[in-house]
Amino acid sequence: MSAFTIDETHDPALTSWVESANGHADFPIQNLPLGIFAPPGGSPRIGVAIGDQILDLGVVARLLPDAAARTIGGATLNPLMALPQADRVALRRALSRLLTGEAHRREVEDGLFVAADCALHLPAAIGDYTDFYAGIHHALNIGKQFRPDNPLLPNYKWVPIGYHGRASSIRASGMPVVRPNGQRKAPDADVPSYGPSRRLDYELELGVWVGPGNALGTPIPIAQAAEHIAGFCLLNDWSARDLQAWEYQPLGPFLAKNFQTTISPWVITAEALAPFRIAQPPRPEGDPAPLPYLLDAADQAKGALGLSLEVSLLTATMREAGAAPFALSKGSAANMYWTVAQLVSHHASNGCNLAPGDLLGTGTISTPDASGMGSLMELSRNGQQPLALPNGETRTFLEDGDEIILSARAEAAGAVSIGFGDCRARILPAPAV
Ligand SMILES: O=C(O)/C=C/C(=O)CC(=O)CC(=O)O
Ligand SMILES: [Ca+2]
Ligand SMILES: [Mg+2]
Repeated sequence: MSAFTIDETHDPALTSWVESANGHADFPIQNLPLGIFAPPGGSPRIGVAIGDQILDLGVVARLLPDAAARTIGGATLNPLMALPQADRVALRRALSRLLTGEAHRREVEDGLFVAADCALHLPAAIGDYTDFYAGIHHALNIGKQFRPDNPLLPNYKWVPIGYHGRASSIRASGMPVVRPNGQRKAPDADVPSYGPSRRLDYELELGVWVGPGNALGTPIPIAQAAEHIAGFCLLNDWSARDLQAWEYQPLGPFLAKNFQTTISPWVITAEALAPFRIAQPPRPEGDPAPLPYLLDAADQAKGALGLSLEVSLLTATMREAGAAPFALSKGSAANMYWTVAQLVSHHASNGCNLAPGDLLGTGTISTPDASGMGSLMELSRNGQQPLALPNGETRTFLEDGDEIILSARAEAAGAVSIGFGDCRARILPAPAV
């Protein structure tokens, strides 16, 4: 089957008997994101967000298609992500019917919990995490600062660049981030010292949840890559720029980025995003065409994501004053040089096996101008131009008590807009050294 089909579950006229879903900014009936939640006093389990409620799938297992029902007994989405796409689509259709039709309403109501009372957990046991570099404007903006003579390395337009990240330190939205200690060497210092990062930054990225995946030694052809994408989340790749600048050559990011990564806990399924797919923006004149193993007409035609992305900052002073978070940037997921299918297919192109519940980061998504730059290193020009905040504070990099909030919204003519939910975390002071 084709990877992204618009069907009756996307009908803008659909409403749910869960009243809060109708007109809900993030979780109307057209979204149906999956996640792991714990109700008050209960253990973690699989749920679907609907308006301001969460439906416990275990309670309605009897009413779900067999293949999906067999995967929902545990406390991770890995078995569900492993299902063939057709089974994931069948689950979506069943959930849509249960939450719109009256037939089983009493039984379904028994499985509803008030989301605000529940804890949200990581949606999967993440076996591996890889972070790409597909935001070309970020690569240029940041490359100019790390390598003024050579901002965009010659491989960039041929090969989707990435590095293997660390799965163990990925946390769900809300978990605070402790400022890392590490080796920093100021440009004018003779030797490095160990202490709190002075250039703590965030990175605005999308996370991609791997579906069925591939056996070791067996690549994923580009035309099949979409079937291996279970869904999406927001991802903040916290980055200690001073540690990074000192450690990153020759093997790439290490301790500057693996102290913690924050993701939004709801899996926005690939199916939910079907109405929001747009053509991959054409490459600038003179850029090489992707090599054949990365080129698929259908992927070029529907490979980009029509998502608007926003980063906001809430400082401790703003929080104490009851002020609203300040929008640092507004960008778009269409600013990716490579499609997500290309990232998946490239990752497996040497036979490397991807497994259900693995997580890929797209890389930081930025704009050429300051309106949508996805990191403070870009916005503050490497700390040279402090940002003025509306309450009179300034920032170059993050201070203790600062909270970063990422958000994403899918919008398209004729479709009900859906959101990704929260991806936020606050910075705590570094441990004493
Ligand atoms: O250009 C570099 O040397 C490093 C850039 C990064 O910060 C790596 C990274 O995490 C990739 C990304 O988010 O786009
Ligand atoms: Ca990154
Ligand atoms: Mg990270």
